[in-house]
Amino acid sequence: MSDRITSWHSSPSKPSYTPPAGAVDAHCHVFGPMAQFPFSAKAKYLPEDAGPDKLFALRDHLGFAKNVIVQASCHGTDNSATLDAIAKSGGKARGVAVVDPAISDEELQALHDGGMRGIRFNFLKRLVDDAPKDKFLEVSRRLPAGWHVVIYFEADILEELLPFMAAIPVPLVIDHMGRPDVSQGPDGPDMKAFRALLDSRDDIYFKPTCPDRLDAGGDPWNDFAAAVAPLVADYPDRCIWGTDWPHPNMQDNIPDDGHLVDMIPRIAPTEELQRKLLIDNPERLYWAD
Ligand SMILES: O=C(O)c1cc(C(=O)O)oc(=O)c1
Repeated sequence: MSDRITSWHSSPSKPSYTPPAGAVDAHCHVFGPMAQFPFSAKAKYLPEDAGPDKLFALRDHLGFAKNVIVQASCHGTDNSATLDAIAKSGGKARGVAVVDPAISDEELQALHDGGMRGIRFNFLKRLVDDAPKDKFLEVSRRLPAGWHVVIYFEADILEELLPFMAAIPVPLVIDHMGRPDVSQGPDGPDMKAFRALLDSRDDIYFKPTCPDRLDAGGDPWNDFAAAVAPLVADYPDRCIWGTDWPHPNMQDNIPDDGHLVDMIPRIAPTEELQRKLLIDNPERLYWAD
């Protein structure tokens, strides 16, 4: 792999919207720093360093109190960079790990002690070489108490994944709503299929995130707002929100993080919805203990 890429805004604007005190950015990542935490040999992109100092400065700039750091695919199953960032946060970050499914129970417990509260299964072919459902199911059956599974998939494989998701014995969190085509609107086939998934179990959460990835119309992402606001309104206890900083793979269409924060009141217009989305729901998943 050749040049390292920068996928984040160098000076994001200050959002107009002020998150409530205690708000959690519940989907973000760290990259490296590479000299200390090399990227995986299987990484599909090679980013510039985006370490904890930058992440915590952004957190403060945007008006958030805490982070949930999701292990990025470029670090493979070595969670050292994410654990380092959690350790440096002074209790203000928790994480989601990516593991080799053969991981031992002792190693899972060590991840718990380091602040992890879930594992991520990534089904995007452009990000990972394989996604062995049988092995994923096996490890999902022996997670530490209180953990959940985060799944990242695209809308076209939702149906195929239904039996797999139904068999997972812990709560599920779906990254970026399983990437629906938001141009179909709130009642389009992708949103209908996603609602059917949410209706199949009452412990499936979702992230109404990444307008920059999902709305080809671009900032201010009006299709995203129209398609997603009804979902948040109808499932207010099941959504958590995040910036997705440093926006892996978005180097050609880098979003302004301040504008991303300004999407929050458009998809969660009341104070009550905002409190659930930004505080109550992520606290339940990540800071229950
Ligand atoms: O769509 C993506 O490219 C993407 C990649 C990663 C990752 O590399 O972990 O995480 C995300 O949340 C989204």
